[in-house]
This record gives sequence, C-alpha cells and structure tokens, in this order.
Amino acid sequence: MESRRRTVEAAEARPGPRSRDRTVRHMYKRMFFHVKGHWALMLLALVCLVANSLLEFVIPQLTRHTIDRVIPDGDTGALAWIGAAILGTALLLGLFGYLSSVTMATVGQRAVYDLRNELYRHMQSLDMAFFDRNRTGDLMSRVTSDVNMLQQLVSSGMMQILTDAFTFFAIALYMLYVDWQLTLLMLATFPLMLYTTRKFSKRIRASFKTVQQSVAEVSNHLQDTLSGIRLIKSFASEDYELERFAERSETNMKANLRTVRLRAIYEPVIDLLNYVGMVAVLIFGAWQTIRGDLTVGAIVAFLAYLRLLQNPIRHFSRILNTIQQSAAAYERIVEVLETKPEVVEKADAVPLPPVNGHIVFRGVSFAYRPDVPVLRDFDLTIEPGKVTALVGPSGAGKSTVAHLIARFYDPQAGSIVIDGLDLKDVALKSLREQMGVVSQDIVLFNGTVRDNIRYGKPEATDDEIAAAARAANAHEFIASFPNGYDSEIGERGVKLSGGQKQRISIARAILKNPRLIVLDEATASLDTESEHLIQEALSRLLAGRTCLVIAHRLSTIRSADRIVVMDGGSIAEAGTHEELLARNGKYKKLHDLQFPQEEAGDSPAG
Ligand SMILES: Nc1ncnc2c1ncn2[C@@H]1O[C@H](COP(=O)(O)OP(=O)(O)OP(=O)(O)O)[C@@H](O)[C@H]1O
Repeated sequence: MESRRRTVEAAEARPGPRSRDRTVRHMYKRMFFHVKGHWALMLLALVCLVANSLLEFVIPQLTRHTIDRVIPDGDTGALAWIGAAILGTALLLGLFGYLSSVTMATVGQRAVYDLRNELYRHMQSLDMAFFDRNRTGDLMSRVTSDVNMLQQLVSSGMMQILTDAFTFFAIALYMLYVDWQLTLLMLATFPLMLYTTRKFSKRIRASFKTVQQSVAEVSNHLQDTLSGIRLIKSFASEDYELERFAERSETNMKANLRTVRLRAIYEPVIDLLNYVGMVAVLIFGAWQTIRGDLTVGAIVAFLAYLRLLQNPIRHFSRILNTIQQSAAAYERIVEVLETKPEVVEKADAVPLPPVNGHIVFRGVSFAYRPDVPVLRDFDLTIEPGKVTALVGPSGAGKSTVAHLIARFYDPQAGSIVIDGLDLKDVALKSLREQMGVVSQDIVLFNGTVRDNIRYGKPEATDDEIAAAARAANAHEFIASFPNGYDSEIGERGVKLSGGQKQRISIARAILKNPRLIVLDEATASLDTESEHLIQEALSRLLAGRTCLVIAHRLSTIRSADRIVVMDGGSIAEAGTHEELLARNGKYKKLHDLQFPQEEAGDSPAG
C-alpha cells in the first residue's frame, strides 16, 4: 500500500508554480552553467561590449570639446581631427558591435544545443507513465520553440544586461562627478521606473506563459491531425478539424495580442518617465548655465550622456520581454527536467544474466491511474522455452502484463521475478536487451529497410540482415524493390502494406535474437496469403524462446503450451486449448463466439 501511495504521489509530482524571481534567478544560473564551457568566447564578447560602452563615452566628450574650446577659439584646424576622431570611433563601434553579436550568438547557440540535448536525454530517461500523461505535440514544442526562446536570452539578453549595467554605473558615476545635483534630480525618476517594471514584468510573464501554452496546443493539434490525416479524410471531417485548428490559432493570436498590448503600454510609460528626467535636467541645467555655473558644452554633453544613461533603461524594457518570455519557456522546460522517472534503476542493480525466461508474477496489483485498478492480486507463471498465450476480452489487462515484464511501469504491490531475480533489482538495459516485442502497432522509422531491420542489432552484417529477412519471409519483397534493402521507408520512400511492415518488424526481432518474445498480436485481418507468410515467420521467431503471446484471435494460439484466460485483471482459467474447451468455461465461450461453425465440437487440430 505504501509503495502504491508513493507511486501515485510521484505520478502527480509536478513542480508547483515557483516564485517568479526564483525562476529568473534559477534560469540565469542554469543557462550560465550551460555557457560556462565557452568562457573564452564569453570573455571576448564581454571585452567587445565594454569597449563599445567606453567608445560611446568618447563622442559626447568630442562634442563638448568642439563647443567649449574649438568654436570660441576659432580653431578651424582642429575640426578635421574631430571629424576623423568621431568617424574612427564610429568605425570601432561597428567592429566591436559585430564581434560581440557574433560571439554572443555562438555562445547562445551552443548553450541551446546543450540544453536541447539535455532535455531530450532526460525525456528519453523518463518512463512510460510520463509519456502517458503528456501529449506529444506539447513535448515537441518544449524541445523546439521553448528552447529557442532561451537562445534569445543567452545570445542577446544576458550580455546586454551586463554591459548595460556597466554603462549605466560608469556614466552615472561620471555624471555625479560632473554635476551631482543635476544627476540626482535625474535619478529621482528611477524608483518609479523600477516600480513600473516590476508591476509589468509579472503580467508580461503570465501572458507569455499563455502564449507558449497556446503554441503547444497548436502543436498538439498538428501532431494529432497530420499523423491521423487518413482518418480525417476517410471521415470527411476536414471542416471540423479546420474549425478546431482555427480555435486554437485564435487562442494563440489573442494571447499574443495581450502581450503586445502590455508591452505597448509599458514602453511608452518608461519613455515618459525618461522625458520627465530629461525635462528636469534641461530646466535645471539651463538655469545653471544661465547663472554661469555650467558651460554650454557641458550641458550638451550632459544631455548626450543622459540619452546614453537612458539607453540601458530603454534596452531593459525590451530585454524584460525576452527575460519574461524566456522565464515562461524555462518553466515549461524545467517541468520536464525536474520530473523524476517512477521506474528507476537501483544504484546496485545487477545486469541480468542470459535468461531462460522463467517469469513469475506474485500477488501483483497495478493501476495506471490510482482510482482504476487494472491487475488485482495477479499470479502468473511463464515457463521458459514455452509459448504462453494471454486471451480475454478487450481491456482485461493483457497488454499490461507485457508492459510490466518490460518494466515500463512498476506494480504498486507484489513482485515480478525473472529467473529468480526481482525485476526491480535488475539493470533495465540488460532486461530490455533480452526482450523482443512484436506489436500490433508497428513502428518503422524514416530510413532504409536495412536501417529498420538493423535497429535490433546495430552491428549486424548485411548477410545477417538478409538471413533475418529470409526467416521473416521478407527477403523476397524487399529484393523486388528497385533499391532493395536500401529502399527508403517513410514519407518519401516506398509504401509498405500492413503485412510487409509486420514481416519487417519480425525480421528486426529475429535479428535481435532475444531470449524473451512478447507478441502483441495484430487484430487487423490480413489476406490468407499474407497471414500464412506471417504465421510461418512468427513460428520461426518463437521457436526455442520463452514467448508471451497476447492473442486477439484464438486461431493463432491453439498450439500454445498454455493459454491463460484473463478477465477484469485476474486469471479466469488456464490450460491447453483442449483442456479449456473441455472445461466449458470462459474460453469455450470466447471460442464459440469466434468460431460459431465449430460449436458442434469438430475443432481443427492446432
Ligand atoms: N497508458 C494507460 N493509461 C491509463 N490506462 C490505461 C493505459 N493503458 C491501458 N489502460 C487501461 O488499462 C486497462 C487494461 O488495458 P490493456 O491494454 O492491458 O488491456 P488488453 O487486455 O490488452 O486490451 P486489448 O485486448 O483491447 O488490447 C484498460 O481499461 C485500459 O483502458
């Protein structure tokens, strides 16, 4: 019971909404961790950015010199030098600007590359329960668009903030030195700006989060409908899907507009506060100049510095967007990164030695969702080297038994023991490497026929691949393709029939040569020819191994060594085909439903 509670809690464990400031801090820390390896590039970018700030400082000084010295002295000779100095400074500004942009983009791209790989690696390490809970399109958008969002932060936002802070403090200090009263007057608007920024950043982040969620919804919809396009067309439900897609797009549009509106208010408010500062400086500065306390050049330079000082603030209002947008995306990334798999390998897990395949379920109870039990106090023994078939009505829990053997999930009570070792004590890889699953949902990846068969044994030679294909009755049709084993499968490749796909998946399992086979039998009825070829391929695959066959059609399992009839998550009866027929129980009923003509009792031999 205790372990069940733990699993349920873990299943629901998702990071709660963390405090916003904490997210931003956390995000910076983690992103810094990712860029740490590129410190030389970061340093170069930082040097360029600081050089830029210093150079920006020079131009107002040259203006001041021109107004206060060159013009009163009538020194026309100096004008050319001043012009050249300003142009030279501008050229250097351009050069450093270029260098800093390129280096920062490089660091940003690399950090994103690392983060994206980390996220994908973590997703691969998560268990099936995680993938049951999350939708594919949503996960895809986390790895693509959310990670991209962070790239912006690293390549522009992070450094910009550092240099802006540097520029701001350098100029503020200089201005305090030149005229502290004027500077303090101007800085008086800053608390107001900070207050406004805080207020807006909370709202902007919340609205960005809605935007990212709506992107995920669009992505989910696309994933579902494009992969199920055949179904949509066969139901002629294009208009319905279009309407649903338009709804999701509209949510996305509205969410975007909401953020735009927030920004559209925030930026002018900050600009207005900037102008208030400028007006104060202009009036008070002009008054000082009239009184002769300040030169005209000094007030012009002061106003130029004021603009420079306001630049970081204006930037900040833009960066704030990037930060809030990134923080919203980051929260979605961290939700995945902080999810702990429920099925974890013990630190001292032992590699499973080559198995015989003696599998025992002892008092196993299991539920995908806490309130819907699937297996109840379930006992089952699978004998090594034998074919055990599971039959029973849909939803009885047959596939669940197979999932538990592969340890896709852990039972909440009871234990599963393989050759005397508890599954939980065994290294996952060593277990799954010895298992072959041939399922009714055949998954073939984009790539060649050869790649797809070789998936079971990456180091296999071409001869081994061909031998496996022959054993799976697949060689002939593969050889008839113009490119043979090098034919591409998938969207732009050859189209395979259901039976052909199945034979390729059997070849893949034969090549892997596992000790344990789980066969989740196809429900789709094939033509007799295909059916025969597949049955032949399967009997070669099953020979000499421990096999669990999840059977939907009783015709294929008559010769099984043991047939287990499941109903409502437990075993109703078990025995051979003949024994079960003789018992006249559930199996007999299922049998009569499928073969009404044999009811008289003349069942064919298996
Ligand atoms: N990933 C899942 N998340 C939640 N519930 C699930 C999941 N997979 C299966 N179930 C539920 O568990 C129960 C048993 O499912 P299971 O697939 O093991 O049955 P089955 O006997 O193999 O059925 P079928 O013959 O239709 O394939 C069903 O009620 C099903 O709805």
